[in-house]
Parts: sequence; C-alpha cells; structure tokens
Amino acid sequence: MRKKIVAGNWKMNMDYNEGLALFSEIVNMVKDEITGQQQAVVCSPFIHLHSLAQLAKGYDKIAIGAQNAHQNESGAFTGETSAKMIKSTGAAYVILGHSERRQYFGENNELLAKKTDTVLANGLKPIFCIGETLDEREANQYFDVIKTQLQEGLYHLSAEQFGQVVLAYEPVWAIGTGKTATSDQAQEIHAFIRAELAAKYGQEVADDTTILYGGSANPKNAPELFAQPDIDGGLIGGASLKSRDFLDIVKVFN
Ligand SMILES: O=C(CO)COP(=O)(O)O
Repeated sequence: MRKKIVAGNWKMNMDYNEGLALFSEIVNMVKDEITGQQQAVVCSPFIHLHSLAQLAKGYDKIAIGAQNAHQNESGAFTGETSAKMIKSTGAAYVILGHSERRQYFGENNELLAKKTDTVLANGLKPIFCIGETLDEREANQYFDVIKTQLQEGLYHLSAEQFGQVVLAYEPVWAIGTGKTATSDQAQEIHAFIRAELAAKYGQEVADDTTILYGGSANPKNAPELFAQPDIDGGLIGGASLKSRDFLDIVKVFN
C-alpha cells in the first residue's frame, strides 16, 4: 500500500520564531488529531530545519523537509546548501523541481536529475514536482510536458531508487492563483503518470508510488481531490501557513 502524505511547502515565509510557533501548533494538533496512517511533512526554509526536527522527535506522523538542495556534494558554492547538510538536521525529504525553482532559478530537467541523485545518495527522499504551464495546457501539450519531465528528470533511476521518490503534480496555473484543477482534471493526470510509471518500472512500482496534488488545495477542496483513486495526498502552499487549515487537510485521511 502506498503512503498517503500531506506536505506543507512554506516557501519563503516565516521568520525563525514565527516558524517555530507555527510548527509547535502543528505538532500538538498532529499528536492529538491524526488517527490514520498518513504522514504529515513540513517543508520549511533551511533556517528552521534543525529546530523543527527537534520538535518533531518522537512523533512518527510528522516529518521535516527542505525545499531545495545543491547538486554537488560540497565545495565552493557560496550561499548553497548540500543534501548532506540537510540530512544532518534530521530532515527526511527535499522538494525538487518546484515550478518556482524551474521558472525563477532556471532549473531544468537535466539539473534536477543530478539533484535527485545527490539527494538520494544522502538518504533523503525527493518530493519531485512536475506540471504544465497555462500555455502548455491550453495548447493541449500537457501530457507531453509531464512525460518529458519524468523521462529527463527521473527515468535514469533504478526501480529501487525510484521507490524512494514521491511525485507531486502541480499544474503551474493552479499555484497560488485560487484556481484549483478540478478533481477530474487532477485524476486524469495522476492516472496518466501512474500508467507511465507502470510502463517504465512495472505495475508494482507504479502502484507503490505516492503522487501528490498541489495547487490552491485547501480544507474545502481537499476531500474531493483526495477521494480520487490516484491522488495520494497534497503539496500545500498557502494553506500550510495556517496550522488549523493544514491539519484539516491532513485529517482528510483520518
Ligand atoms: O506550490 C504549491 C505547493 O508547492 C502550491 O501552492 P498554493 O497551495 O499556495 O497554491
């Protein structure tokens, strides 16, 4: 059975103290209110990682993630953070290939393939983001775009390595816009992704892969989205900055 995951992506929000306060609220709610087998993941800025991991100690329902990692193991890359450093904080996940990294920081599939290797080599699990822009959707290119992102970013991995990867389908036109993909639109893509994975890695690997939906997900629309057979949870931006909203989304799987 594949894991159900609700991951929050704080993006570049929350100073150190605000982040600790928000996370403390989340931990308290998680321990009292999560009754299912789902995992909550909080992907914070680097500055919070170690402190959040300390606060989460002893709670297996909540894990910590980063939002990026450098492709090299170490060296003269001023201002960058390595996968090994992230691992040493107690974090377990790293978001890779978020559309904001692709758009504003020029990250392409080739670079993301290298980052994936480095993250996996350091014992972290990538939350690998894929998804089409509005232009690509309107031009009916979205299946091709997603297939290429998978092929170029991930298909060099062995089946065993791929078993560590969580996928997140985030249509770029739905991120931060209040415009969610309908549950049918999202399910169509998630089923397509799973069929692609089955063709590449076999049905068992495809069935075991957690595929999250991201893009204006909130406590209202999450129940319908997460009820779809191929949607295994969410990658939550704005709503993850409010402890109650985030927990209400996590609790959809109770
Ligand atoms: O980009 C996202 C999560 O990574 C989604 O952001 P929003 O939930 O704010 O639309």
